[in-house]
Amino acid sequence: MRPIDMMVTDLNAEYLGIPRLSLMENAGKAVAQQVNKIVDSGRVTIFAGTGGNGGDGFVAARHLLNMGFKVEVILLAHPSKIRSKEAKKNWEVLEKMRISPAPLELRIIEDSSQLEPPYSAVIVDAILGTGIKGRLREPIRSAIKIMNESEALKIAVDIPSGVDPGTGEVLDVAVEADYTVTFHRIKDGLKMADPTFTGEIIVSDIGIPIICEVFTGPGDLLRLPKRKGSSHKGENGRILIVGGSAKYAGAPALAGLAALKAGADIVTIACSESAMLPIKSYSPDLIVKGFPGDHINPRMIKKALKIIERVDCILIGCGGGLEPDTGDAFNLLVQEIMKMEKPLVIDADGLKLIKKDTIKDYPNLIITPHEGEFREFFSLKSPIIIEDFKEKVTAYHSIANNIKGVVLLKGPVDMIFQGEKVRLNSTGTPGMTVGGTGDCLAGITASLWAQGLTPMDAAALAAFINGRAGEMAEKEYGYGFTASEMINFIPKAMSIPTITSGIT
Ligand SMILES: NC(=O)C1=CN([C@@H]2O[C@H](COP(=O)(O)OP(=O)(O)OC[C@H]3O[C@@H](n4cnc5c(N)ncnc54)[C@H](O)[C@@H]3O)[C@@H](O)[C@H]2O)[C@H](O)CC1
Ligand SMILES: [K+]
Repeated sequence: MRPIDMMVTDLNAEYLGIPRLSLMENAGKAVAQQVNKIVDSGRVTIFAGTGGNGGDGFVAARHLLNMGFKVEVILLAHPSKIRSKEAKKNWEVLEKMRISPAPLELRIIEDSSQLEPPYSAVIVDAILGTGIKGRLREPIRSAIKIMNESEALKIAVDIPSGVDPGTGEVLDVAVEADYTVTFHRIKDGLKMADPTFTGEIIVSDIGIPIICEVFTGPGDLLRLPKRKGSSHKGENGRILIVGGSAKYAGAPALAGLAALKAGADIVTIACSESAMLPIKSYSPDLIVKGFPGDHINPRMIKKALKIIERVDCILIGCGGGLEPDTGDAFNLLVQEIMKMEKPLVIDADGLKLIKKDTIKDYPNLIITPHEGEFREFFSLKSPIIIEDFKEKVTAYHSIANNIKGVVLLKGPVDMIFQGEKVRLNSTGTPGMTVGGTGDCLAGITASLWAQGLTPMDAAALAAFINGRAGEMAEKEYGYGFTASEMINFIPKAMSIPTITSGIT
C-alpha cells in the first residue's frame, strides 16, 4: 500500500464515523502488546515525534504502564510543536498521569546536546511514520543515531524513522529496528526497505473497515494534485477530445467543460466541421478544431496527430456517431496513440467503434462503459444477473481483466477494475439518468489523469466527484437538473468536507 492510500483510507474511515483517536488508540495498544510479547517487565523508552506516529507512542506508553512496565517518554520537540490533534490529546493525558504514582517519566528534548544514551531494555521508535518529509532535522537525526548505538531491543511504530514509507529508501540515517509494528496494511516502503531497518514486520489491524479502502470517499480527494505557486498555463493538464458530429455536438462540449471544471488547463476538441460552430457557441473556454465532413473521418488523422503530440491525455468517443469511417478514423488514431504510449480514455461511441482486440493489451487506457456498452465491448451474449453483490463484482472483475487498461463500469454502484485492483463508488443519484452525465464523467476522468493521477486513481476519483456533483445538483434543483447544471458543481464536489465530530 502506498502512503497516500493509507491516508485516503484513514480519512474515509473518519468520514464513516470512526474517529482518528480510536485508530490511534488501537495502534498504540498494538505496539504495547508487541512489547509485552517480547519482554515480561522492565523499563521501556519511547522516542516520540510531533505527528501521529508520536501519538501512537503516547498511547503505547499508557498501555505499557497498565501492563506493569516502567515507561520513559522522550518527546523530541517542545509540546507546543505537537501537530497531530490526536497526539496532542494523548500527550495531555500523559502529562496529567505524571502526577499519579505511575512509574512514568516525560522528557522534552529540543536540542541534540541534551540527548543521553537510553538504558532501557526496550526502545520504541515513535518518531516518524508516514508523514516524514525531506532530510531529517535535529534533534531527530541524533536521536536515531543514539538509538542505533544502544543494545536494547528496538520496536518501530508503523515504519522505522528515516525510512521512506513509499520507496523504502534511507536518505541519511534510519532506526535499525528488531520489529516493526505497522497498521492496517504493509506500506510499500516497508516491503522494499532493507530488513536491517525493518526487522520482523508485524501487520496490526486497527479497526479500519475494508469498505474504507474499496469504496471511494471524501478521503480520495487527498489524491488531487497540489499546485505549485509558480505553475504555468498547460502544466496542469492538456486534453484532446476527439468527438462531435453534425448530429451530436453537445457530448464533447460537456466532456470538455467538465474536464476544465475538474482542473485541466487546456481542452481542445477535434470534431467534424459541422459540429464546430455549435460547440464553440456553447462556451468560449473550449478550443475547437473542425475537420472536413459532417462526421469524423480518416482525413483528419494527420492534423489530429499533431495535436495529440502536445497533450497529456486523449478522450475518444463522445458524440462521434457511428459512421463506419468514423470507426476507421478512431481505430487509426488509437494505433498511433498506442505507439506514442499516451494516456487514452475511450467512452460512448468510441467503445462501439474501437475493436477490443486492438486495445486489449494497452495498459495506458481507461474505458468508461455503462452496462450495455460493457456487454457489447466484451461480447457478452446475455446480461449478468447475480443477486449477491460481492459475487457480482467478482464476475464483472474477471471479465474486465480481459483488457490491461482500467475499466470504469458505470452503474448505481460504479465499479473500477484494473488487474487485481477493485474500487467501488456509490455517489450519485437517480437524477443523473439525464443525458450528458456520462460525458461529464469521461471529461473528469481525462482531466484527473492529465493532472498526474494514476489511471486507476483518476477513474475512481472521477466517479466519486461526478456522483457528488450530481447529488449537489439534485439538492439544488430536485431531479430536474441538466448535465450543464451539474458541471457547475464539480469544483464544490472536489473540496474536502470538514468533519464535524471528533476533537476540537
Ligand atoms: N491509519 C493509520 O495507519 C493510522 C496511523 N497513525 C499514525 O500516524 C502516522 C502518520 O502521522 P502524521 O502526523 O501524518 O506523520 P508523522 O507522525 O509520520 O510525522 C509528522 C511530523 O514529523 C515532522 N517531520 C516530518 N518530516 C520530518 C523530518 N524530515 N525531520 C524532522 N521532522 C519531520 C512533521 O513536521 C510532523 O510534525 C502513521 O505513520 C501512524 O504511526 C495514527 O495513529 C492513526 C491511524
Ligand atoms: K517510527
